[in-house]
Amino acid sequence: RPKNFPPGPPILPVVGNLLELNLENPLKDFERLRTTYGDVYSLFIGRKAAVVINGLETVKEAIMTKAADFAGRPQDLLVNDVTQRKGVILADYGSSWREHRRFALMTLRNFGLGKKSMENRILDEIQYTIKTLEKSIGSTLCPRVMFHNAASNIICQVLFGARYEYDDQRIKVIVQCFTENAKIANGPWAMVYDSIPGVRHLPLPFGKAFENYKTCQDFAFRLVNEHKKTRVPNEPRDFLDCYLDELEKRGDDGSSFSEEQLTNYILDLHFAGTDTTSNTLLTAFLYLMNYPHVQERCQQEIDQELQGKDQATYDDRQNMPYVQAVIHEVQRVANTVPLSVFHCTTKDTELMGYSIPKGTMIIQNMASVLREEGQWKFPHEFNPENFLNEEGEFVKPEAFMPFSAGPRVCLGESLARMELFLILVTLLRKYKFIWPEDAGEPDYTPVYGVTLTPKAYRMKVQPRTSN
Ligand code: HEM
Repeated sequence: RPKNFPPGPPILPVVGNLLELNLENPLKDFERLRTTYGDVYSLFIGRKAAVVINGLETVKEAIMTKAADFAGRPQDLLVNDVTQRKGVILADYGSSWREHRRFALMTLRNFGLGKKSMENRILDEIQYTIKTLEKSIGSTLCPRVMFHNAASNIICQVLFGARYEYDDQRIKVIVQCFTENAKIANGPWAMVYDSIPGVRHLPLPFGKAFENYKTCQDFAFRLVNEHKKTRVPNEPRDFLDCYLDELEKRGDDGSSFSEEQLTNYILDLHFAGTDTTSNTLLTAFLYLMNYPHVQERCQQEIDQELQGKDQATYDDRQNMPYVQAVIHEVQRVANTVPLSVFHCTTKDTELMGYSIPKGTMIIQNMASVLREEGQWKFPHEFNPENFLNEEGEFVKPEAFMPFSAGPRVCLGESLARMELFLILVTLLRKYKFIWPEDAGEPDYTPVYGVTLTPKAYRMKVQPRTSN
């Protein structure tokens, strides 16, 4: 370890500290190592140094106070090779990332204010979810595909103005490829790929990630070509048209905008906007069915607030403190992106008194903040009281950061929050969700990956009589 580098377990040749970690799911190991070495410790993934950061104070110092020092992304991992170093999520801190991020934020905002608001797009999609639920009344349903498709359709509409039926083969394949890649990307074979460059050309299971990505790229490529044929310049129908307009405007000014970037960019946004939102929804229903009193209290508040209204609007959240508390509590326990996206130091810097050289990979242990003792009234249980004060008003503790924070904070946070609110409120208003009698004890332990996914479960849906 370099001088004054954060402490960590003894380093072995070739494998570094890989043997310290259960590569199928290292989250418990990260917690164990924190108890031994403190809030800032180091691990060697093969020969590559990584610093794991834990707890609100440390995370704030890194990604907020010293934001620019910690806002890079590693460039030599499996995921970088798979995505060919294009797009925004994995782009290093620099002009291409900055330009693309700014463009996405602006475009998403404009579409939110455009002819058909983001809110209406979401509400329209919910009607299809309702259709699916209606079909399963009287029996049980596994909601995974339904929520994945709903989240996927919302972002597809924004990106390229299309939605797909829930059994459409094309989108099924894309969602499947991404779901699989989200598991491969920080699974054991990715660790092998990242730590032992010599194996990268061998036909090993990480090859599947490249195949999956290629399938998605072909799909995105076709969409770009279709748009190029049918677009009217300066009359954008969606995100893709906006990008093509921008590309034309920039011409050959040497900017980072290109068609190749565009293909990977829409895949980035589709992936980031699908697996995250849908897994959060799956977690929500898992808990709501098993905490029926929480579900009922949400329904009471919804009934009262929406009396006489056809449908919910995002503004209604201001008068629904309990529902807000439940959604936030779901996000806290769901810990949907458990290691955030890996950061990287952009220069030699310091953290909590330790020296961290430029180019060090930074792993944010999100659970160490979302469940940190001292930050929450009930850190280790599902309890909406974590977000309510004595007066029953909604409050958001500083340690609530499932979207991370600082310059790399989730770019889709507003969209995700709107989706979670409108979907949950609309469905809870209409139906009672019941854990089937024969389903046994619920298993709350999620399946590990870039995103955490609740284990598959079934739900029983009953129309509510009061509505
Ligand atoms: C519940 C839903 C979501 C959660 C929990 C979530 C969480 C996160 C987290 C933890 C990061 C990493 C931030 C960092 O590196 O510090 C991130 C990045 C990102 N998210 Fe989300 N996200 C969600 C939904 C979405 C949606 C709907 C979109 C679609 C527009 C989106 C787009 C992105 C993008 C593009 C980035 C990369 C930002 C950058 O590197 O500058 N996310 N998200």
